[in-house]
Amino acid sequence: MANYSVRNQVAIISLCSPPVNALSSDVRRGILDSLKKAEQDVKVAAIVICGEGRTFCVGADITEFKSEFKTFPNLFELVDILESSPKPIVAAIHGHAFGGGLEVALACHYRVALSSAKLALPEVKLGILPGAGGTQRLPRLIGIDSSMQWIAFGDEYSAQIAANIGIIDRIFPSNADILESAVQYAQSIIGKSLINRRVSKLPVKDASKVSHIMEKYKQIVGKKSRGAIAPMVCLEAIKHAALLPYVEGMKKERMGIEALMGSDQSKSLIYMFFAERQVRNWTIPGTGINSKNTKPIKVEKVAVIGLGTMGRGIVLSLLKAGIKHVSVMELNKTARENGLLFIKNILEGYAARGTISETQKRSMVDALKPVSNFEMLKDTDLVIEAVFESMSIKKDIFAKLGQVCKPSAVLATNTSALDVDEIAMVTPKPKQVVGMHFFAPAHVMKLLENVRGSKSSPQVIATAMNMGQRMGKVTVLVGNCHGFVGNRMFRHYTVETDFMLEEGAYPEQVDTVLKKFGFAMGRYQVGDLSGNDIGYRMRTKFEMTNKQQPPGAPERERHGVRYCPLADFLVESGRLGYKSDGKGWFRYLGKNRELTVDNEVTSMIDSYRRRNKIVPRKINGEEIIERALYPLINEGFKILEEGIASNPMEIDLILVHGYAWPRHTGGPMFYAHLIGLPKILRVIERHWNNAGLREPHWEPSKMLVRLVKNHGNPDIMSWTTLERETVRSAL
Ligand SMILES: CC/C=C\C=C\CC(=O)SCCNC(=O)CCNC(=O)[C@H](O)C(C)(C)COP(=O)(O)OP(=O)(O)OC[C@H]1O[C@@H](n2cnc3c(N)ncnc32)[C@H](O)[C@@H]1OP(=O)(O)O
Repeated sequence: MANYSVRNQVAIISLCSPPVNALSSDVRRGILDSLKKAEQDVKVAAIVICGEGRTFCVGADITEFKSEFKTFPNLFELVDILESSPKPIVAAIHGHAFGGGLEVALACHYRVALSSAKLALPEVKLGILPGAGGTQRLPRLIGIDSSMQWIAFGDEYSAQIAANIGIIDRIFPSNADILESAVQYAQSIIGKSLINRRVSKLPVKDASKVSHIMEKYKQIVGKKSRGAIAPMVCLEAIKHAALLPYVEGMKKERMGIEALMGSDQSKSLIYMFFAERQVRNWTIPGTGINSKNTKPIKVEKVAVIGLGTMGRGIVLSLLKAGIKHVSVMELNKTARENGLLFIKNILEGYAARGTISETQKRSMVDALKPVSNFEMLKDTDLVIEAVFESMSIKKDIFAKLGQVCKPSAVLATNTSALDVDEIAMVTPKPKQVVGMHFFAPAHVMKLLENVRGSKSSPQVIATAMNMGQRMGKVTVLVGNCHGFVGNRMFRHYTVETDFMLEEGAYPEQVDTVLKKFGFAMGRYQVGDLSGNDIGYRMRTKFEMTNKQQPPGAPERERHGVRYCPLADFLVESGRLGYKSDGKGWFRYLGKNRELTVDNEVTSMIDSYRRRNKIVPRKINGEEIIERALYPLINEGFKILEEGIASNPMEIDLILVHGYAWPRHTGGPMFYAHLIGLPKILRVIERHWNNAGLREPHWEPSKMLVRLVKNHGNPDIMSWTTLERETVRSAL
């Protein structure tokens, strides 16, 4: 709803829909009714629209999208009504003016804001476009170029930036009373002409350059938002603002939003939006323990052990989270010096770019406390071990931590695959131990996979979860198993793509199909970027690599399971990727590391096929997608079945934020939901029937089989509940 009052000739319409004043149908109706009152009241000479509570308005109510077009006034009707008001309207912005919230403000005749306010048209992130005149009004205010930047990427901007480019008319200090300031401002503009204040009537200044600007943004969007439809539709809509009168441009905008709303990409992105919020409410499956009934311990002093790539990033994340005491322990002098220098340089960079102030930078540097022995960690509340991925080294450290740390200290291991329980058992209090799997570089990557050991106490879990959230990370709680969720699933992706190389595909073909699907890079380029030796080391641990096999051992089998040694040959011939002189699956040439196909690799694949009498066949795009992605989905269902993740959203967040799965498909589980479970199961069963025990990743998940058998194609939100009911009724 919206509240209405009048103060000294100024009518105040305040949006009231906690927590973020989304423009639900009630709020839109409330604005319209209040506007009518203000227009009819002769004592009112100006109007202020503001938001109650912590924010102005975050835009349309996403939960009401399905009925958006059905109720009067919908958002695009409301903005035109506001703009045509004969009385001047001032938008008073604090907190956020996002999406429809900013579109309402653009329809007002003046916009004022607190300096702390943030503005954005982030609709593209939900797979739609600003459908309430945003694509037509913004270009008339700030030009085509800036509008394309704002709308096609959906990023947020400070009120000051918005003022610099002409969106905001007056900025007030962040501690000012926004309503009081806006009312005074409204009084100051009473009686002024509205002729130049109706944005839809203004010309587009850089309209003549539209084709050139459009080309520039098409290129950027094509690279940055690969596979996403909405950014291109946004660009088209903005182009129409340059070429058509406002009313015609609005018709084009309307066509754009009608095409996008309800599309699979938009559904996926909205699912992601809610998943990122839902994941804060963690739960331990089957125990009743959850974020609502468990409190974290108070964490003031944190220590990080190890200042390698991971440790450095973790320290930076802690500093950014505002931790005032971060002990860093690195016994190797060179690593310590390099690590501290790296951290300080990054902080300098943040300060130079204005991401943090000089004062913040100084206090972050002051928070760093190099320590030289374990004794010095005795008061620490949380220790994060981030040393080399070796069970024996980690156990050694945890045995020492168990002796010196206070009993309440939370002891976390940063590991991507090692058994958290085995590490915990070397300490006197395994319940204090938890896994915190960061992704490199940890100060940049949004994902944190927290691993609950079988002994981790609820409070310890709550503390790790809370710390992840303080760091601003998408923090997902998972169970303890080899590779946890992400690495466990992703392994199948590499295994199956390599099988396709054996059978007839080439790396460039696989990567092209995966990029078309939306991955920023294909599986082989990613291998080259991160280093093909990483997977090789892992395979060595399980005695799988080519070199470890006795003479005469079958080339295409390990421990009774199908195996493809092509990746081993690559590493054994020194082709580790970017780092080995630009040689990996591909060749990277010149300063820009231009990716090119390397005949040496093609020959290696061809001769391997000949040696093994494999007759290559044509593998099409559909097969590549199914074989690369469906085994991963199958594993996701096994993970749900085992309670390693408590719902599909958690799995999707991990793959999207940690493994660059394209966000606009919603992650592997949501993608499976869009395809339909019966089809997914059919494909998995077909491969399983052809391959049998030699390819265990194709063995259908029992949960997937039960869901399809008992429920056909159930909605993703019901999967875990239906599974629980089925399992319970079978007991
Ligand atoms: C005819 C025209 C048709 C359609 C036109 C559509 C145009 C639009 O306006 S689409 C919506 C555009 N707006 C957005 O995308 C903003 C989404 N929100 C955010 O990005 C963030 O919420 C934020 C504004 C940056 C604020 O962040 P924060 O302070 O961290 O709060 P949150 O935890 O994110 O949100 C609190 C609470 O509010 C719910 N919520 C937020 N935005 C919306 C929304 N637009 N609609 C419905 N609900 C929203 C969010 O889910 C949280 O709910 P919880 O239940 O507390 O988890």
